[in-house]
Amino acid sequence: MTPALRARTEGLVTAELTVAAGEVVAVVGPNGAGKSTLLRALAGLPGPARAAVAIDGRPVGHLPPHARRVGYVPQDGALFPHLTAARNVAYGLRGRGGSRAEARRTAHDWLARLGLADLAGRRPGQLSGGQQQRVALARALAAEPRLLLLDEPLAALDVETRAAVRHTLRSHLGPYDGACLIVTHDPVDALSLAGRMLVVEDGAIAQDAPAAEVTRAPRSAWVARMLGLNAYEGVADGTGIRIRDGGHTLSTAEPVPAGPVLATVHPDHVTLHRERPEGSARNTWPGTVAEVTGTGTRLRVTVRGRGGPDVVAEVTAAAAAELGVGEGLPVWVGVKATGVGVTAL
Ligand SMILES: Nc1ncnc2c1ncn2[C@@H]1O[C@H](COP(=O)(O)OP(=O)(O)OP(=O)(O)O)[C@@H](O)[C@H]1O
Repeated sequence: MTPALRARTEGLVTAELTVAAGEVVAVVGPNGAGKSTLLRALAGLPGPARAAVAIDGRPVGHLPPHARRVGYVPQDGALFPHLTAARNVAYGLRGRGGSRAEARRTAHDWLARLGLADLAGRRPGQLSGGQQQRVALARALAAEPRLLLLDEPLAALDVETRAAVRHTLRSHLGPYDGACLIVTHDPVDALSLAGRMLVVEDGAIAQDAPAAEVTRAPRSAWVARMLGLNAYEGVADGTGIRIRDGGHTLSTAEPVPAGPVLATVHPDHVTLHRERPEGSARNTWPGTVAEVTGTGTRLRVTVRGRGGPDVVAEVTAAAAAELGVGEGLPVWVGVKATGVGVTAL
């Protein structure tokens, strides 16, 4: 089947990308990695990268952005402040032909679908951040794009609005049959909205795989940490892994073929102790508690390692209370060899 999107970019971001119709791809990566640049290049907007793009098999490089059937929602939504919500959405229909009355009807229809029927006459300044975001989404979707590009659509929202807009987005992306790319920094957004993750680092694709595979075997320390794991780049030497930063060694349960690797440790697999632990943990080292975060029944404890790497442990509130965990507390860290995940790089 013809993919909805086939693209090759050059310049600040070099990437080759094929996205199937109906596929939602989360674009993740550190600040400044080139995620927005990638989206802008795909949309045909000016920037430090250019893209050769085919949509539904048809090259669109010669077409201006509005004629490409691309819906692009930048980080700030970019609504026109002097136009009402309805006219903002109708504006997105420009270039599709049809009468103004039709455009108005379609705009109202989309605003209603996104729960904004009553607010159609308001200007962006009279709407909350979440409402503005939904108007921007309505404007993009109303034009029935074959490629939908969303740059951090939920980033500016507070936690509650975020959950509501995420839900709206999910319900509209489900039946959407074009290609969709969503830039996000949030693992919840990435995993709940997208089936595939594109990890961008330093202007190149570090990993492009189903989300489940990226969570199971992340290929970059950045994405592993985004997913909440401890991550260490290093070199396997047959018996263990020598970590690049600090030169410490982690023992693994199985011998790992020699070569560069990414070692990951789930915070659940890290135990904290007052004394050096006896028993089954093959990896033990001392450290000092640097930070305690989280609330409720589980806490995340960051330990600065001495003789071993820095590590985050997730412990129950009860265990934390028993240890007397607090910043500055000297502790021993334990990680079983079976708790060390390894991805060859
Ligand atoms: N027009 C431009 N000319 C030259 N460099 C640019 C231009 N626009 C952006 N950059 C630089 O390109 C790099 C990538 O920027 P980009 O906004 O694509 O990153 P990003 O991954 O989206 O980051 P963030 O997560 O912070 O939004 C940055 O270092 C940025 O300063």
